[in-house]
Amino acid sequence: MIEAHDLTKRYGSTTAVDDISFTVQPGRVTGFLGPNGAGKSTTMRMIVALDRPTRGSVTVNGRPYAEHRSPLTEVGALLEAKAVHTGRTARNHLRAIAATHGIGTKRVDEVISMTGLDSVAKRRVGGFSLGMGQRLGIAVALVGDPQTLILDEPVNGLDPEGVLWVRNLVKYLAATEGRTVFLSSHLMSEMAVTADHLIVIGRGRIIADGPTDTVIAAATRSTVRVRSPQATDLAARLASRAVTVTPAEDGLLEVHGATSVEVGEIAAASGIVLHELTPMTGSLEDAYMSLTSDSVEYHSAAIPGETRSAGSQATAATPAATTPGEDAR
Ligand SMILES: Nc1ncnc2c1ncn2[C@@H]1O[C@H](COP(=O)(O)OP(=O)(O)OP(=O)(O)O)[C@@H](O)[C@H]1O
Repeated sequence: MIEAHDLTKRYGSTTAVDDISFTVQPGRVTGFLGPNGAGKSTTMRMIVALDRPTRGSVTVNGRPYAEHRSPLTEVGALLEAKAVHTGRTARNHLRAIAATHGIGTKRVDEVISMTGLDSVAKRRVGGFSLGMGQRLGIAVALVGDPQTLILDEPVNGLDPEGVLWVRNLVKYLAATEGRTVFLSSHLMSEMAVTADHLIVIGRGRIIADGPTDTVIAAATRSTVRVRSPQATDLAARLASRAVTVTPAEDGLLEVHGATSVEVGEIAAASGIVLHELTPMTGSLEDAYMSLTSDSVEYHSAAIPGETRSAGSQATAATPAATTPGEDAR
């Protein structure tokens, strides 16, 4: 578990991290999102004592990182998004790190296999591609078999197979093995299917902290698509309930202000036949754009005709889950 209290980091006149408090729980993947310069890497560096907080504190598994007798077996971190430039082979690089922490070569061979580096383990790291370097960085993070993992942009530079591998690996480490996984990424579509929980940061401050579904639902407009051969009748009944009904194509209505459960029940109570009942929520990209619109430091120029978000998507027919005390802020 990672616990940050009033964490602040200033570099001269720049406040990179501004009085944030959060908890990263074990057993789930927590995504860390925010625009460029929001303070993600600085926060991650402070967790592993590579940067000293100006104010506040952060602990990993109950203690400050530096107070752990064997930090590498408590927390593994991937913080550099590039390959380690060294003349050592990947296996020797891992063995050297393992040796300084009393970790045996058996574990080195295990992580080489786990990260798909078997065929290149005897190659010099200096010649690694970005993707191979990322895999090696993840192998370094895993070598101490730590309870907590911190991965800054782990899918950066990976091909689609590698991206899928990281997704499945972190889900397995969190859900099956109960580890704490804290990872950042700018790939919203990937984060949406990987993270159970999100912490969104902008200009050093927390903008949202909650289960992924809740964060998305709170920051986007939910709609229900309902198709019926009695659409006119249904629209009239829904309109009397203070919901907004927009007729789309023939027989299709888009309903705002009511859940799919409510729409279904209103239809059933009136004996109206439904051919489709689909709850639609915005995407994580929509939610992210809306949440961070005031926090983006580096704005890009709009491209004529550009659509800035991916639009709504169908969701499972259950309302977004909420966890007490974890409402999106
Ligand atoms: N060593 C440093 N010295 C001075 N300023 C720094 C230093 N490290 C980070 N900063 C500044 O702190 C702010 C937060 O940077 P940080 O790298 O933590 O953001 P980030 O969210 O990780 O961004 P990105 O998504 O671009 O990686 C930025 O304004 C950055 O310029």
